[in-house]
Amino acid sequence: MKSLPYWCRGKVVKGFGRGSKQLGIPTANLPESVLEQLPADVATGIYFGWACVGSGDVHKMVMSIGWNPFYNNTKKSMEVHIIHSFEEDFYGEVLSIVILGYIRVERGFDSLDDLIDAIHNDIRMASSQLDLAEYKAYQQENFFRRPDLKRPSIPSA
Ligand SMILES: Cc1cc2nc3c(=O)[nH]c(=O)nc-3n(C[C@H](O)[C@H](O)[C@H](O)COP(=O)(O)O)c2cc1C
Ligand SMILES: Nc1ncnc2c1ncn2[C@@H]1O[C@H](COP(=O)(O)OP(=O)(O)O)[C@@H](O)[C@H]1O
Ligand SMILES: [Mg+2]
Repeated sequence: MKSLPYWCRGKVVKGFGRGSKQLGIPTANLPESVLEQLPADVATGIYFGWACVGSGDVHKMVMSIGWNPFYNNTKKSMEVHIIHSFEEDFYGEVLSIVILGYIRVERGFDSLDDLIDAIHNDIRMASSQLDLAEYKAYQQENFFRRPDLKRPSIPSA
């Protein structure tokens, strides 16, 4: 995918409320306007990268872009699970992310437990990839500290 790394921000919106309740894995959902701006070559599927809420710390993240085939959603969504424990919800806050790598296609599963296992696997994969120097460098990018920037000020190595 030529467009990766891909940088974007948006205010966290409400989804179906399934992430925390059914999966135990909350996902901060981004608005449709952000989804519509994704380059055409960013396929649906599961990705990893870095994320930051407001002007907070930059954390590892995994995300899903697509129709959640397990739930047969009719609307495409873009949802980020930040690999960090937050004390409170942050609906309405600006979420800034950089998408760095592709993990797998979205799938349907036979059971909720199988979906949860797959997501935990994604989290492990994302976490180890992001420790590699080539991906770790992005955590320090100016983009996360400068809300006025649309893209990083210095092209990343
Ligand atoms: C890393 C990751 C992987 C996911 N993989 C799938 C998948 O393979 N199939 C699927 O139907 N949904 C997948 N999802 C999406 C979940 O179904 C979705 O986050 C959940 O339904 C919560 O939706 P909500 O924010 O509307 O409550 C994934 C989510 C994440 C964060
Ligand atoms: N580690 C986290 N990653 C993503 N969202 C989190 C996290 N911890 C708390 N949240 C909060 O949980 C919300 C997402 O929960 P979820 O059950 O997926 O609801 P929704 O369907 O409204 O997206 C986020 O919008 C955010 O406010
Ligand atoms: Mg969600």
